[in-house]
Amino acid sequence: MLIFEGIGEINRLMQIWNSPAWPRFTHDPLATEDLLARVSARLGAIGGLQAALSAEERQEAFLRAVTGEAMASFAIEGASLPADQIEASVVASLAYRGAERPLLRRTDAIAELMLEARAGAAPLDGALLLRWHDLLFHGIEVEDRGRWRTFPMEIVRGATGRREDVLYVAPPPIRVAQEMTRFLDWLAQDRHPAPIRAALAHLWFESIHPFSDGNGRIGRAIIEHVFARSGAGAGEGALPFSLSRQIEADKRGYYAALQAGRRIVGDRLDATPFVCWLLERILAGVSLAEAEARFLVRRNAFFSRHADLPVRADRVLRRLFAEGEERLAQGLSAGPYGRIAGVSAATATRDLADLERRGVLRRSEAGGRSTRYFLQDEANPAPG
Ligand SMILES: Nc1ncnc2c1ncn2[C@@H]1O[C@H](COP(=O)(O)OP(=O)(O)OP(=O)(O)O)[C@@H](O)[C@H]1O
Repeated sequence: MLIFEGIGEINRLMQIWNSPAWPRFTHDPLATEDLLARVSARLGAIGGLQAALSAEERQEAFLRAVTGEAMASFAIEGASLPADQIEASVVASLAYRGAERPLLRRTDAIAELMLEARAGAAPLDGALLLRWHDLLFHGIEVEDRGRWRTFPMEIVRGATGRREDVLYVAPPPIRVAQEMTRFLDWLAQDRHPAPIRAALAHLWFESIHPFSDGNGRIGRAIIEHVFARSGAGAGEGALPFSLSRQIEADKRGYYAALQAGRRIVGDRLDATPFVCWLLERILAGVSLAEAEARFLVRRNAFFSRHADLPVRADRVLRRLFAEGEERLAQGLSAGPYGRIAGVSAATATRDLADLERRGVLRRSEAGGRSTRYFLQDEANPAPG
């Protein structure tokens, strides 16, 4: 008897769509309000920071976010995309926005999907999701490509597929279309703040698991789409960073939160653990995006203050900024300066001393051949 009760309980948890609570995904506003307020404030503030960037820099940040998103979303699934190809595809896709063009490579199709999700031009509907699935598997053999799955689906832990490793049983194929209609109807009329809506939508979508494959990647594109449509105009609310990169950084937490976010409490499903987990990841992403935007603002301030730098020094310092904040913090000695500029060590040493005289660089305490110079600006002012 006990054994039967145990199995019944397990089935109840794994087949929540058979419970009267399905699909009432809810969250506890009291438990999430503080996190939500922080997310909303930080997302608002980063808009201000980005306004200080040039159009070119905003485009650069956008490209980095889209390319990073594509790569990280695939990395979560243990697959990898060639960075240079995906970036080239995103650039080409941006250039041809709105125009009909043949998708030659798989990365072109993936770039198209990512940009559509971030543009948020049209509301999410079944046709759009089926198209995304088709794009995701462009040129790849996969069952039920571009349509809802026609076979049962279980989510298992690891690859063994042993009975005790089944974590979740998705609704049977015959129910998928109607479940998706109900989900999309809810999404169209839901009025929660975007971060909550995105979390509930992702969890709900993953719980239907409507595709043969690619449910994780398309579910993450749905998050992007929810944010993209949350601003004043289409695309304006798009996340200024790659959320998948943040999810990838805590993959175990992601799977655990998906699993924990489906507890049946009375007549509803308590998604609070998943909502909190996703809000935390968004906060981590915003921090990274803020640091990036601040760094670009710092670069602009530096080069406009030193608009009269000698051409060679200007080239070397721009290259140093391009390599990022960490590299910049390591400073510069005559060796690397000479290599970047293509000049002798003696010339490099002279150039560096000249930059110190101009107040552009500051010399470290150590002397001799290893003398290092550091940028002198607001972020790294002279001591005293
Ligand atoms: N316990 C769970 N309950 C619901 N969804 C889950 C659970 N664990 C993982 N998932 C979701 O299922 C996705 C995997 O489904 P699917 O294989 O169809 O997607 P995918 O994009 O091809 O990713 P991958 O192939 O490895 O996971 C995960 O990325 C995650 O979003």
